[in-house]
Amino acid sequence: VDGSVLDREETYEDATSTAEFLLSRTDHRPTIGIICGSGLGGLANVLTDTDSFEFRDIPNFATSTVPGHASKLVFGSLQGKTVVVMQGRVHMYEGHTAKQVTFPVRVFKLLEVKILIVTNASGAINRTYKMGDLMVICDHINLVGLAGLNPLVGDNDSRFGPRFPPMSSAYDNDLRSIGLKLSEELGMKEFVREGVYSFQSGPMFETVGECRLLNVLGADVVGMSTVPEVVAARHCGIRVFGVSVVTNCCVMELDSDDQEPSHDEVLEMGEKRSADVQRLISKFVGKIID
Ligand SMILES: O=P(O)(O)O[C@H]1O[C@H](CO)[C@@H](O)[C@H]1O
Ligand code: HPA
Repeated sequence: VDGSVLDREETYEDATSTAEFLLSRTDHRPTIGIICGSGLGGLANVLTDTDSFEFRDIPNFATSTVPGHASKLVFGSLQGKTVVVMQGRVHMYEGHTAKQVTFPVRVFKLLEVKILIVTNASGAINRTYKMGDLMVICDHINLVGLAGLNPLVGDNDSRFGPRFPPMSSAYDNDLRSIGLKLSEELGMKEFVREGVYSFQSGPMFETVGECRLLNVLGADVVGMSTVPEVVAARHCGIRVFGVSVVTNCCVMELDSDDQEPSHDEVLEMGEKRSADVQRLISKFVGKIID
């Protein structure tokens, strides 16, 4: 990572110039943005009529160093809608600031994106959840953000949004209802849940004590992404729909024989469920009024 990129704050003007760069190189005018989580980038491959950009070739964009995150921005058509897909994301544990991680969302705003679909891989805290479940996200617990590391800290640029944005309905109720209904129509009822995503910075997976704490706090799953993106999206008035793939079950007992989590396992399960996520998101995109 280029240190000079880390040291500066991304401004409204930076986002404007990045949006102008993209708009001058594609004829697509997306109203829906999609961010693909670990092992879930295959969604970008089902778009048609695509224009694709490497993150490293986009001004002010950071590049992901994490396996399973291709670092491409793909414009194209999906179910008759114009979309822009981040095939892979950047994370704070890679050394990026919260503002850097959420910069693409602000660029989406300037592209006039109205709805953001976030996907991710997560570990189950809820003991009734199973590996391979999909969870429609209804709320989040932003431990990192509550501790002061979030993209809205610093000067507020009111062209993006208000100083004190509400987060009590961060995950749009109507979009969740549509997503859950479609998952039933697709025969996914058995393994689709609705629950709370908790965000920790990573890159280490959680201790047993931390998993138990998250359980007491009301978390259903835990991951290392998504929440800063959602905070930035809600700040600038973009509606959010989120789906998490439960790639592993968190270890809740000390000295147990339960398998320890690993990124290989996360990628393997992400890729296994990738087709289902693609089916759900594609149908969802076709259905929603953007
Ligand atoms: O949240 P996404 O990017 O899907 O990835 C999840 O998987 C990685 C850990 O295996 C972490 O980056 C975690 O956040
Ligand atoms: N913890 C945190 N992040 C994750 C996990 C996990 O168990 N699985 C996938 N991403």
